[in-house]
Amino acid sequence: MARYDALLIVSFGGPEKPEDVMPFLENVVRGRGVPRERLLEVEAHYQGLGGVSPINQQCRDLIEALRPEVDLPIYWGNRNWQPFLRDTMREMAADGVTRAAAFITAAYSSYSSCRQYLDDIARARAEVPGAPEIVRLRHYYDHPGFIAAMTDHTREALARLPEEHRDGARLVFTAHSIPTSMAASAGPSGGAYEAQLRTAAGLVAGDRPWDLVWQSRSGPPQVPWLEPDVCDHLTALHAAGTRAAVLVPIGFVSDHMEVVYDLDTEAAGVARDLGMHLTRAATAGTHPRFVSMVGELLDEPEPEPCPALCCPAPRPRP
Ligand SMILES: CC1=C(CCC(=O)O)c2cc3nc(cc4[nH]c(cc5[nH]c(cc1n2)c(C)c5CCC(=O)O)c(CCC(=O)O)c4C)C(CCC(=O)O)=C3C
Ligand SMILES: [Fe+2]
Repeated sequence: MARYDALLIVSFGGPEKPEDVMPFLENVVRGRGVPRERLLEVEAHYQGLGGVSPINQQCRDLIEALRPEVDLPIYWGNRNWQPFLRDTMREMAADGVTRAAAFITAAYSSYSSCRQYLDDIARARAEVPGAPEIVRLRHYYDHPGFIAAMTDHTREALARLPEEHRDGARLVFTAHSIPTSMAASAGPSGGAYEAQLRTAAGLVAGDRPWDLVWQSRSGPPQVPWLEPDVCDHLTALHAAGTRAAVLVPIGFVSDHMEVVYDLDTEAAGVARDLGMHLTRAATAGTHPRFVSMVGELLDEPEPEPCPALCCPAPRPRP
């Protein structure tokens, strides 16, 4: 008997029309103490793209790329916007799915990138009578398929720099900043978010010099988050004589809003003002090796669930 009778793609979710932007943002930040001004700023980023986050279409594209690879029905549910996990769970139960493998579109350990997804899956299951059992596929940040996709895309981005700048270009890996307290408690023994990012970046960089920096800081200003910010880092590199860099968003798996706004608009603007040559590597997206990786994960022995105590939730804030 097959171990799984379906594949469930679990993602962040994003709005696809202007009037959905604020309700989506309110879902994301509920209980997190994100200042109103920050929310309005981020709302403007979404409205600037016509109220459409790129992430849902990127999930649809991944699902289409997976169909020839995966011999299972594929379902898709989000944490923060339609299609919501709860509704997908209901659909799976109605279709008679009993045991699905879950692929989460976040590769690293931390509350925000792992535990929060697991909690939301558990909540959705609890709300749906007859919900299938969900087996979460393992973390894949160091899987050869993910690394091959990012290495390929990094090579392409280097090739987009003027030829005379390629050899001296710095690889600047980026990931979503998180509160330092969340970083300290990430994974079974702490520090896993940053450690896993450094492992993945090192595998992609090979012999080239590289840095890991942070982007998309949110939250209340008095709470410390991981630093330096990518824009400050580009400024510092330039001051130290670096004239070209490639941004590699190793912390994400698709070119969603945090990538197209925070890197392609904001960081690219900083580089332009500095007179620095900057290109940005594509995320894994639907790269063939990333897609085949999902098939390989389904064939692996069943993963152990995350230990119950790792990546604890931060205390809710007003
Ligand atoms: C670690 C991490 C990932 C990577 C792992 C993963 O992929 O899950 C990630 C991804 C994403 N974050 C996203 C969007 C947002 N994140 C926010 C806020 C926050 N992110 C956090 C962390 C992360 N976020 C945290 C600690 C907060 C503070 C509030 C809280 O403690 O929860 C906010 C609120 C406004 C603001 O930015 O202040 C928005 C809108 C989108 C969707 C993009 C699209 O629509 O295309 C994606 C994929
Ligand atoms: Fe986020």
